Amino acid sequence: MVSTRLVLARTCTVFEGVLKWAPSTRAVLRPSHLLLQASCRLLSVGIVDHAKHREPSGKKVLSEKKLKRHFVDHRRVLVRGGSGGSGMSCFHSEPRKEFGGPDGGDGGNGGHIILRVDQQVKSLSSVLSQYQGFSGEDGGSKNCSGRGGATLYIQVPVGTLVKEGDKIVADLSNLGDEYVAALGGAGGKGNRFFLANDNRAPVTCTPGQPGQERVLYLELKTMAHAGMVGFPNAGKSSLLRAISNAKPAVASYPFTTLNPHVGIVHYEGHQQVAVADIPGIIRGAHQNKGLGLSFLRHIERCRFFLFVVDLTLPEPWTQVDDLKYELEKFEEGLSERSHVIIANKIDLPQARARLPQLQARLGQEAIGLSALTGENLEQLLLHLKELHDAHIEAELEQGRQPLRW
Ligand SMILES: Nc1nc2c(ncn2[C@@H]2O[C@H](COP(=O)(O)OP(=O)(O)OP(=O)(O)O)[C@@H](O)[C@H]2O)c(=O)[nH]1
Ligand SMILES: [Mg+2]
Repeated sequence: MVSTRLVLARTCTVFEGVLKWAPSTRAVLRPSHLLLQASCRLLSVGIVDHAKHREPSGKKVLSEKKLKRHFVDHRRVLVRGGSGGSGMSCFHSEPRKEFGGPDGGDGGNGGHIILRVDQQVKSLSSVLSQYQGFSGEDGGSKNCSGRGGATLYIQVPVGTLVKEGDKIVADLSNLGDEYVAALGGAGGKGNRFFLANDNRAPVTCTPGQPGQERVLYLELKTMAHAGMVGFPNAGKSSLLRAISNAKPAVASYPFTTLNPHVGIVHYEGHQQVAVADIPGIIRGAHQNKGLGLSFLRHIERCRFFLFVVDLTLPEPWTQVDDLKYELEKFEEGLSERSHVIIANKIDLPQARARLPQLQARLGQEAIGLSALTGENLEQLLLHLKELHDAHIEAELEQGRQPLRW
């Protein structure tokens, strides 16, 4: 594990639906002590650069109600498939062949509405509240059938869950996944269709069927290997900036982060670990306080967690207990998932002094680091790799395909 060569390279950032690619910054960690030290210096320099940021000035603290409005991770969508075109009723007629028989064509079928996963789409903000499918054309004379309505595709991000009422009807968790949200109506029949031995001149034709109508609830669950869980202001976004090229906003007011951001940490052998910066949790989040359930939904799909603790606050171990409590209340067993505890802000003297106390209270190791100065980030990156490798092994053992970025 120590021989891990660590490369921080390009990063995919999810920020308000925009996918950004940044140029690479490289840092190398080698097995020998000397090399490790040299590399760490290199890494730290890169990290400090990343950690530097300007706090957005003059930004107002948003009310809880407004916060939830900004957070687009679920949508109610009314979908109506296209209606079928009507059948035609008419008779063939030409000089010297006055009663040529019925020749009314069938109407075209209405177009379906399909939800399709698109890698470029990163939030549900582009999904509208209503969709109407394309209608089929009416049938024509001379046995001409109407043209069918085109299929309407709604692009959704990876990790979209589709619900109808309380029932989950589709889980679009892979690229290229599709789900037929609404079927188009069948086209009507023209009078030619009703031609029979006992009825040589039918005038009957049928109208097209209306398309299927459904109300669907789309929910986006961020998919990443590691999810950063912590109270507001713990330094989650600063940490993501430091270990990847993602650029989530950092500021000293709570709930700076309103949308999940995913940063990629690149390791040797093209291994990539996706780390999600998730909006801050507060006590009572499982009862929908703060960003509440909308944020907890994102945590659910992360394979392991990084609990980020703010060491400047007194009794920091209570943060870990509270975070685990909220996760457990949201979904049983969630707090038991593999995790590491990160004690942030050790660049501040009073925070550094609390680290041994925290470790003693927790009875497990906590990685003391500073997202701001880049101190001890290497230890976190090595732990991250260990968790990722363990996850891949466990998935392969169970015959499942591990999550790839
Ligand atoms: N001294 C010090 N300050 C830090 C460190 N990490 C973050 N901060 C500061 O803590 C404040 C909050 O940082 P963020 O990264 O925005 O915290 P967050 O956890 O993402 O907050 P939310 O998005 O609101 O949940 C900012 O003013 C940062 O500059 C650190 O290691 N040392
Ligand atoms: Mg943040």
